[in-house]
Amino acid sequence: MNYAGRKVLVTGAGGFIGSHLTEALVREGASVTAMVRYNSSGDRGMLAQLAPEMRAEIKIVSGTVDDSDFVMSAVAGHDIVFHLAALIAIPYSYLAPRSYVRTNVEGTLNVLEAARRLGTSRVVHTSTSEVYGTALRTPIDEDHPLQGQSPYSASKIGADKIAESYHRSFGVPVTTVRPFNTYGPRQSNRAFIPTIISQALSRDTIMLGALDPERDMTFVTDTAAGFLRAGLAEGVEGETCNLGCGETHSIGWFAERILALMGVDKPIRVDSARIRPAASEVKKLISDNSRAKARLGWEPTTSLDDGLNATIDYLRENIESYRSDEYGV
Ligand SMILES: C[C@H]1O[C@H](OP(=O)(O)OP(=O)(O)OC[C@H]2O[C@@H](n3cnc4c(=O)[nH]c(N)nc43)[C@H](O)[C@@H]2O)[C@@H](O)[C@@H](O)C1=O
Repeated sequence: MNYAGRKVLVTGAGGFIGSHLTEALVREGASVTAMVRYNSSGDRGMLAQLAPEMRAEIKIVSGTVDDSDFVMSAVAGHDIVFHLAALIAIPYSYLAPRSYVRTNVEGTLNVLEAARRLGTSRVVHTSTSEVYGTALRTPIDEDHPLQGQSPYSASKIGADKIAESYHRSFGVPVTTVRPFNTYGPRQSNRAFIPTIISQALSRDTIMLGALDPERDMTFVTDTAAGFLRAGLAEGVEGETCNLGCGETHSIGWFAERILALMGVDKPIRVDSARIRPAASEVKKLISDNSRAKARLGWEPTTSLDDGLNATIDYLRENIESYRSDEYGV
C-alpha cells in the first residue's frame, strides 16, 4: 500500500480503532490529520497513548461531526477521509437515542456532503456488524437483512443508507467497511473483553451480563489493516465489505479462555443489571469475509490467543487507568 504523500483525514481518531488506524497511516507514510471531539481539557483520547515521536507526526483538529461547518473545514485539503466518529455504546443508545441519530446519521451526512462539495477522492465509511442484528443465517454476508435491534444499530443502518445514497445519487466515491467486534490494546472498559481482563486483575469474582451471545472477534491491528486497504483499493466505490474473522464463540467461552490464558481461577457470575433487553440483544454474529478477501485483498492475521495475550499484557501495564466503576454493559 502506498500512502506516501496522501493527505488523509481520520474522524474519530481519538477512539479505539481510530487511534490504531491513525498510527498505521503514519507508518504507511500518509500525511494525517486526526479529528478528535472537542474537549476543553485538551484530551486527545487514545492518541495520548501513542509514542511522542508518533504524536509529533499527526496534525490534530478538535471538533465534532455534528457541526457541518467544522466538518467542511476539516475535510478541505484532504484526498481520503476515514470516517469513524460515532457514538458506539449500545446500552447508552437506550437512554439517549436522539444523540445517536444526530452524531451517527447527521454526522455521516455532514462528512459525505463535505466530500461531495469538495470532490474528495475516497471516503471510507465505518459501519458495524450490529446492523445485521441476530444472524438469520450464517456466516453473515453483506446481503444479510439489516435489523435495527437497538437505537445504535438503527442509527448505523441510517448512516450506511445515507452513504449508499450519496454514491448512487451524487457519485461520491464512498466505500463502507463493516467491522465485526474488535478488541485489543486501548479499548475502553465498556466492551466485554477489557471488562473480563480488568476484573480478573482486580476482583475476586468476574461479573458479567449475558454469557450466551456469540461474537466474531477481530484484533484491532487487523481491523485497521482492512481500513487501509479500503482507502486505496480500486473499483470498490459504492461497495460494503465485512471485516471479521469467520469464527464465533460465546461470551462465557471468552471469559473461560481469558482466565486460562491469565492463569487465574475465579468464579464467573451473572449480574442481571448488565443483561440487555432480550429482543434487543444480538445473539449471534459470525462473518463471511470472502468479499473483503476478494475486493480488498484483506485477511486477518492475528490468532485469537495472540490477540488476547497482547490485550492482557496491555491491561496488566495500564490497569491503574481502568477505573473499577467503568465496567460497561
Ligand atoms: C460491533 C459492535 O461491537 C460493540 O457492541 P457489542 O457487541 O454490544 O459489544 P460489547 O463488548 O459491549 O458486548 C458484547 C456481548 O457481550 C455481552 N456482555 C456480557 N457481559 C457484558 C459486560 O459485562 N459488559 C459488556 N460490554 N458486554 C457484556 C453483551 O450483552 C453482548 O452480547 C460496540 O462497540 C458497538 O459499537 C459495535 O459496533
